[in-house]
Amino acid sequence: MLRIAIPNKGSLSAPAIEMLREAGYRQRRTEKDLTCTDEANSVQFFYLRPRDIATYVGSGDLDLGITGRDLLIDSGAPAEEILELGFGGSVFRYAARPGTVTELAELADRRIATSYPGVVHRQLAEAGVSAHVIRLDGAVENAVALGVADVVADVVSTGATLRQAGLEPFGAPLLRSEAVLVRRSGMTGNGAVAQLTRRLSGVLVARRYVMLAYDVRVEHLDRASELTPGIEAPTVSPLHREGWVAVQAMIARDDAQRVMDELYEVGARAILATDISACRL
Ligand SMILES: Nc1ncnc2c1ncn2[C@@H]1O[C@H](COP(=O)(O)OP(=O)(O)OP(=O)(O)O)[C@@H](O)[C@H]1O
Ligand SMILES: O=P(O)(O)OC[C@H]1O[C@H](OP(=O)(O)OP(=O)(O)O)[C@H](O)[C@@H]1O
Ligand SMILES: [Mg+2]
Repeated sequence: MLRIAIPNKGSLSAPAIEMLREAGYRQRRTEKDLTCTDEANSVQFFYLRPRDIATYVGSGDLDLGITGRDLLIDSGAPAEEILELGFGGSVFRYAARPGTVTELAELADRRIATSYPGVVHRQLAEAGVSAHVIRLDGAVENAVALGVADVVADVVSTGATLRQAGLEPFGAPLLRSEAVLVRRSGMTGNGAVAQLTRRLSGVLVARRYVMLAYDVRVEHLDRASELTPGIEAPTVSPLHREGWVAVQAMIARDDAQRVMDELYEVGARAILATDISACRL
């Protein structure tokens, strides 16, 4: 039975559970449940602190995990990403009071407060800078006002927390993170892992694409197909009307309205976009 670590709390927990449900897996009934066994799919889920997930997977005690790229890097555990999951996006940045520290070169000998010391040590080592890293559990933005640090290094999503603390980000982001599926480094995939990965990829495709269908006159088919090339090629079927064909192709959801407008201009009619509920490409 495949054993998989899922975030039990925090930003990644609800979207991870929702994605697994969409992929057809049974999930815990209450937020207090520590494990959930899906007998039909031969998978057991363990609900763990997101920060600990790479450790369990890196040690080989669990086969797979869902965590943030930043948490994976911070852990230093021997685990690797196998799939980006498209939620839990954030950037990781340095910030300080305006006019105090404004570029990475000025970090030398500064006190940096962070909940991600592994990420910060790695960046400092790459830059060849020596600074004092102070590990805090959370609310690190307060550390500057309280005199504990000169700089913070933290997850930034909307930037509202930094603004509220009177801090400004500086320098390039240390990394861009999102939720990822991880396995132990170098572990060769087996059938069960491949099946779960295919199911999750299927959810991503179903979320990112819609199925477009339309009718078009044969002489306009080439121009219409350029707008809807599909994954391999569009499916073209004869219509029971001389000179017309029916076309089907997947297109990016974000682009659907523009493509439908342009298809109409090209002469396509009965243009329908439908949600994809599941798929295997
Ligand atoms: N606004 C956000 N705040 C914190 N983490 C976020 C945010 N958006 C995405 N994330 C990602 O979520 C993961 C951190 O999750 P974690 O559960 O440890 O912290 P959290 O969501 O802040 O929860 P808590 O602080 O309540 O424990 C990281 O991968 C981080 O990049
Ligand atoms: O850019 P924003 O949209 O403001 O989001 C980023 C903030 O959210 C998180 O804090 P959280 O509320 O999880 O508190 P914590 O620091 O105690 O983890 C994170 O640590 C930042 O402080
Ligand atoms: Mg937090």
